[in-house]
Amino acid sequence: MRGQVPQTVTIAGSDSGGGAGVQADLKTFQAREVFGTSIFVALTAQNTKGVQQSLPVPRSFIEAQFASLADDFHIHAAKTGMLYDQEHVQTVADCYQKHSFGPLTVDPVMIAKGGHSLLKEEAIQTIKKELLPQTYVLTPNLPEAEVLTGLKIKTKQEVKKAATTLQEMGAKNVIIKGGHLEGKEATDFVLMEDSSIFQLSAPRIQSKNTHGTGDTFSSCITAELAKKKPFKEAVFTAKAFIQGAIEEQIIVGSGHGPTNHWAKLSKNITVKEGF
Ligand SMILES: Nc1ncnc2c1ncn2[C@@H]1O[C@H](COP(=O)(O)OP(=O)(O)OP(=O)(O)O)[C@@H](O)[C@H]1O
Ligand SMILES: Cc1ncc(CO)c(N)n1
Repeated sequence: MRGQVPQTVTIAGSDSGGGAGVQADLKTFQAREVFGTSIFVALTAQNTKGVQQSLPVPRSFIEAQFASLADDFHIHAAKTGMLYDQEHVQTVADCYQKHSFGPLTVDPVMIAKGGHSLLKEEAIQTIKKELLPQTYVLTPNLPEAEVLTGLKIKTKQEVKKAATTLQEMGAKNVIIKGGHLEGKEATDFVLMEDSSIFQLSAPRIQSKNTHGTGDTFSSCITAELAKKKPFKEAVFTAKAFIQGAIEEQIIVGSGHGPTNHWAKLSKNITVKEGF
């Protein structure tokens, strides 16, 4: 018998295509051997070609899902993904304050890779005001970090400035993901609670199957935090997990396919202190 296992929750949107959103998060939780639960905030009709439609879940039903989980589970860590609009962000922020679900990873999902909006613009203020002060780890990609800070980010100095600004806005730890940068390596920039900084890099893989990379990375951090792994180790494991999931490609669908959640942790990760 295995007995008690670490429990997690993803508070996000459904991807009917199974490669991103709640589905990617649950597959990651399973692969990392934590028990995954979910709170649906929105639904998308989506496949590897793009998002065809999206629909919000009624806010009272989000509250009901929070209440059901709080009544029965011991959730050790949580993450957010697609939050749809201002009112849904507010509902999630209020519910999170009310229930104790452990350290919160916020992936401030805004636009799907195909260009479809997953968050209404007016919701950004509410994320800043209501969610960032409750955030243990914030994982924006570069364009999301620019929107949240209002800063242009091109140089490493600017990445550092943006990360510090996001920390001042309330997020304890900040990871600015460099998947959208050019170059031979995919590098992520990490600013920790104690102000120390480091970079994690891996060889950039030429692949069109990168649907859900952000969700998979942030849900892996959440899984490791649920196991009480130290923050730095959790981020390292997440980088090795997403790199493996891109390296060991699977073919699903005809567009931007999903990553491989069965893959082994990649060994091709390098850490560098400072930016
Ligand atoms: N082609 C690639 N090769 C290697 N690593 C990659 C590649 N693309 C992204 N990554 C890594 O995947 C992780 C997620 O980063 P990315 O910038 O893609 O997030 P995102 O834009 O939020 O993803 P999503 O489109 O799923 O929202 C990061 O660790 C990033 O460095
Ligand atoms: C539901 C959902 N959440 C997040 C993303 C971003 O990867 C997506 N494409 N769909």
